[in-house]
Amino acid sequence: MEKREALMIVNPVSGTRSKRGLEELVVSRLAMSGVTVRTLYTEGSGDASRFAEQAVAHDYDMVISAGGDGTVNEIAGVLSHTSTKLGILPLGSGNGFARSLGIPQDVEEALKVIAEGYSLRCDRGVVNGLPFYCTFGVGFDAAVSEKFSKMKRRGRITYVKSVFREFLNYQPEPYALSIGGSVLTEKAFLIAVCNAPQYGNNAYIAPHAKLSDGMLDITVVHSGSPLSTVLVGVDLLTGYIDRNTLIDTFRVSAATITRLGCGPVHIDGEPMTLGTNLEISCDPSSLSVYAPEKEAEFKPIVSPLRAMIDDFRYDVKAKFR
Ligand SMILES: Nc1ncnc2c1ncn2[C@@H]1O[C@H](COP(=O)(O)OP(=O)(O)OP(=O)(O)O)[C@@H](O)[C@H]1O
Repeated sequence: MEKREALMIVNPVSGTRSKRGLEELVVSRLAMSGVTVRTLYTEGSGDASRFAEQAVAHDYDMVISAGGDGTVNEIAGVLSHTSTKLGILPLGSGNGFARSLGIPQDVEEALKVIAEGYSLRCDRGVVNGLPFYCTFGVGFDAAVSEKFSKMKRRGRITYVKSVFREFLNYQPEPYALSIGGSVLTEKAFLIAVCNAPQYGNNAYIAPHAKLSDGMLDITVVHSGSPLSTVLVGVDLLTGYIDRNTLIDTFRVSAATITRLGCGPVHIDGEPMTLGTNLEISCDPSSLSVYAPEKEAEFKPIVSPLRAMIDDFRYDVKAKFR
């Protein structure tokens, strides 16, 4: 059996599932596959990247992210272009990156993926020098991330509450999107630049995006009436968003978004402020991540429904553990 050394980085506040007994479970399950695990707990923003830097410096074989997309982003940002692989235990609120890789939301099943040892080389997006692995966006989704980050609780229900609250007051803004010499100037509800097909929580903003195709999928949701925008929300959940008439989609290796001034963006769901010009590019095959070997084909309605049923099953199992 090949011996592997892992550092597990736990974000104690991510998501809503209890992390009680996690360290013992991970240590015992992975020991059976020859993996020794050391665990560190984050105390705030930046800790996950610092811990991951230590793991790379000490030649760990893998770093396991036990948290959500924000934690994955910090760790993956350090592991990219190194030989240290990423393992994911999806313990966040949305878990968009893990879901997009087909990693089960159940911790014990996600551990099996790491134990099996198959890894995929994934792309990442880069905006003004900052990496994103799932989605980057301006407009409504950035405003929701900002609101969500200020909520006391995390989790799916809190996220839905943030979406509704923001929707009531949100005013679309103008953007110029430049792709290879063509410019689209629009008042847009949002522009999402997607390495992964979903934001998390089975919300498919670019259902045909692939993590390892060397390209980014851009979804522009144009400014429309409240009803037509709500219908985009419905299509986001059924997997049919690319057929909605309020949408334009582009598959690109690079693009620029220009807006009126600096302002909010989100990177993998984490809110931040960036400048007027947003230079975006794809950094292909930059990260090795443990994933199921067989990639599930996406089917509108069927895949979202299956994922919802799985979520329910795992939530019930987690409650009674
Ligand atoms: N001990 C801590 N106390 C408070 N905040 C923390 C702590 N450790 C990390 N954080 C912050 O928690 C935030 C949320 O992390 P993360 O994205 O992993 O979870 P999530 O938002 O619940 O899940 P998702 O991104 O999948 O929706 C990040 O901004 C991170 O910097």
